[in-house]
Amino acid sequence: MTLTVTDLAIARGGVPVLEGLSFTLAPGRALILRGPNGIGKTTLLRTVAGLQPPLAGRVEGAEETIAYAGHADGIKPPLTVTENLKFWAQVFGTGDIAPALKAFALTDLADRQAGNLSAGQKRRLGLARMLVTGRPIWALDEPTVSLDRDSVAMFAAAVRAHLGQGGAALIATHIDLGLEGEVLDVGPYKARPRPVEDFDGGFL
Ligand SMILES: Nc1ncnc2c1ncn2[C@@H]1O[C@H](COP(=O)(O)OP(=O)(O)OP(=O)(O)O)[C@@H](O)[C@H]1O
Repeated sequence: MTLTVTDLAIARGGVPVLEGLSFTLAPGRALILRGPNGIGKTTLLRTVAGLQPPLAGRVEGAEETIAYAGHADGIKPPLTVTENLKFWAQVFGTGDIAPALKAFALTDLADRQAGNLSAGQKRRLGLARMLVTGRPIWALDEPTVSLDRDSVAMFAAAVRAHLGQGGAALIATHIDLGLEGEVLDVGPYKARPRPVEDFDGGFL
């Protein structure tokens, strides 16, 4: 399933941030989102993932196909690592969590309470969640925050394997993950400021 974004305009907190964005993301491909802090990468990912509506334009091919990992890890602190992954496997109707544990070196931590993991371990668990969703398109927002160099390589390998199986990934990141993928700089799509409404003029 190809994700197709056409002439998209998006806003955060009622303020337009990006406009006129179009791109496609085909199976087996990665698209890296770049742009300065605050430009709207998170807002774009949230919109594509269906967490907020666009101001204008269309997102096609995203329904039931996207798994989103935002800044929060989405883990349940009182549950163990295994219980967290089983929870998500149940939510998404998938089964085996062993590949996710292995891909993110969580096997030795399987019985640990998630709330007691280190920041990087929590992040690995949050990313392992992507694997158990069984969804073909991963939308990832700054996925490498808190990860050490080995864990970044582990994550990149998981993405590569996902792409190799016909999956796709849309990734907002400031670092070079060493992935072969296209880069989309969203800077040029910054929304133009709207003219201030002529409030006083309405009374004249
Ligand atoms: N909850 C919110 N309410 C109102 N405005 C917000 C909210 N969250 C973010 N914004 C604003 O929306 C704009 C776009 O933010 P967004 O998080 O999408 O940027 P970003 O490109 O992902 O930034 P970064 O690289 O720092 O993660 C910014 O100006 C930001 O201050």
